[in-house]
Order: sequence, then structure tokens, then C-alpha cells
Amino acid sequence: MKQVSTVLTIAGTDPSGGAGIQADLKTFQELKSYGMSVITSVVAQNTTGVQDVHHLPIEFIEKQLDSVLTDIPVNAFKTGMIATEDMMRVIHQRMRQQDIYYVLDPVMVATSGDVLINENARDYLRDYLIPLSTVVTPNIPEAEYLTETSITSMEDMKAAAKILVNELGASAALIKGGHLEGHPIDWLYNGDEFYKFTSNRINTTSTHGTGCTYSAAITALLAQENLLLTSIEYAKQFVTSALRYSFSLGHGNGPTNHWGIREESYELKRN
Ligand SMILES: Nc1ncnc2c1ncn2[C@@H]1O[C@H](COP(=O)(O)OP(=O)(O)O)[C@@H](O)[C@H]1O
Ligand SMILES: Cc1ncc(COP(=O)(O)O)c(N)n1
Repeated sequence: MKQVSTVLTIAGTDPSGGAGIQADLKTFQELKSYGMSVITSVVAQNTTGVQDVHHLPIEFIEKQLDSVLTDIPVNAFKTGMIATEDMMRVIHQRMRQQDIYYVLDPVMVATSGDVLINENARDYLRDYLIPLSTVVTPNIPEAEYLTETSITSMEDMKAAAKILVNELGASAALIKGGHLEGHPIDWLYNGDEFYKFTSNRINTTSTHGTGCTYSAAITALLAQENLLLTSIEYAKQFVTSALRYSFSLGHGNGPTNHWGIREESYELKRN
């Protein structure tokens, strides 16, 4: 029987397929990891925004976690949208017993501007989930909230990454620069050194699910025992290709293309 790396996402849903659980599973599949999912909230959303949110009962989140954890060993997991402190508490309680890679995407606001988690949950995430994480992957507004700093430059990004590791207890912090002007630059701090991940800016409005796709790719690659730096480097290429070949779908910000990296290699072969 073939061995496979297993990855779990704990997050909210997107019926339009671009973000959340759906983006995560597509990314896991593309990167040849076996994807599993525990749903926290069912979100009625699409490329234009969030229409409604239905939170699952805590006991049911607990049951889904137990269904996975009592049956299948998990090599790495990520968390995305976790809307309430109660949800975070049960996830923290179950997952801290697992000594595995944890990618924490501190999802707070959708690309459309809709708020996805409540105020208390933000504080619980900072105090309890960050110290459990292998790497935390905030965008600029999320990093500003978590570190209580204002970020307008590379130096500000690096200072915030330092706070996330040295003061808030993450093993590593990757601050994503997509929201700043110019070419998007992400900074990783691992407690010792800073590492820079860059790409050209892709001129597209189809950015729905970019952060989900990036953190899911890092998780899938960590599960395959790649080093953190290698995982981020390849995940960055993956997300850049997903944006380069993104789809013009829907009436708002379209979704990224999870097989973009394959389009890229077809193109290389053709030329
Ligand atoms: N227009 C773009 N072109 C290329 N890369 C981008 C673009 N926008 C964001 N990125 C990259 O996509 C990833 C997600 O970043 P970001 O948009 O900052 O996060 P989020 O989707 O969580 O708001 C990062 O690696 C960022 O540098
Ligand atoms: C369920 C869910 N989780 C996360 C996001 C954020 O998406 P993005 O990656 O565009 O910031 C979203 N819109 N919906």
C-alpha cells in the first residue's frame, strides 16, 4: 500500500470554491497530500462578499475533530477562519496533544472586507493558538492587529515578525506583503534570521482565497517533511502561479487557479 502525507484544515467554507476549506482541499490535492477537513462555520459567500454565516455547534466541531484524530494520523494541519473563542478553545484543547506541524492563518477579514471572526476570538488566537504554531501567516492588517503596531514599510514588517516570535511565542512568523505597494514581498522570521520571499506583482483582481491557498500549500509541503524555508519558497511559487493564471469568474474578486503551476510548466514546455 502506498504511503501518503496527510493534512487537515480546520476552517470555514466557501461554496463559490475560491477560499476557505474548498481552496485548502484543492491545494492539498494539487500538491499530492491527502486532504481532510473540519468545518467550523458554513459561510454563504462568493466573489462579491459574504452573504451570511452559520456557526456549527461546538460539540459538532469537537466530534469532527475526534472523527479524524481517532482514525487517521495527521502529519500537518492548518487553521483558517475560526470565528469564536469557544471554537478556538476546543480546537486548542484537541490539537495541542498532537505534536505536528501547525500553520496558523489568522483569518480575520475576507478580501471583500467582511469581518470573519469576533473580537474575543482575536485575543484568544493571539494568546493560545500563536504559541502552538510552527508558523503564523498574517497579512499586513492581521499583523498590525496582533502586534498593535502600524506597518507601512519593510522595517515595520520585520519588527512585527519579531514581536510575533519573541513576544507572542510563534516558532516562526511569515508576514505577507500583498497589501503594501510595489512587488509583494513576504518576510519570515524564525527566531534567528530573516528571510525574504519575493515575486512580481500580478496585475489581477482575482485574489479571492490567496491567503488560504498560500497557507494550505505551506501545510501540504511541511507534511511531506520539507524544511520550513523550502516549503515557503515553493508555496510562494505556487500562489504566484495561482494568481498569474487566476480565473475571471463571478461579479467580484475572482478565485485563484489552483492548477496554475501546471499551466506554467505546460507553457515552458510549449516555448
Ligand atoms: N497581486 C499579487 N501578485 C503577486 N503576488 C501577490 C499579489 N497579491 C498578493 N500576493 C502574494 O500572495 C500571498 C498572499 O498575500 P496577501 O494578499 O498579503 O494575504 P491575504 O490573501 O491573506 O490578504 C503573499 O505571498 C503575497 O505576497
Ligand atoms: C471561510 C473563509 N476563510 C477565509 C477567507 C479569506 O480569504 P482570503 O484568502 O481571500 O483572505 C474567506 N473569504 N472565507
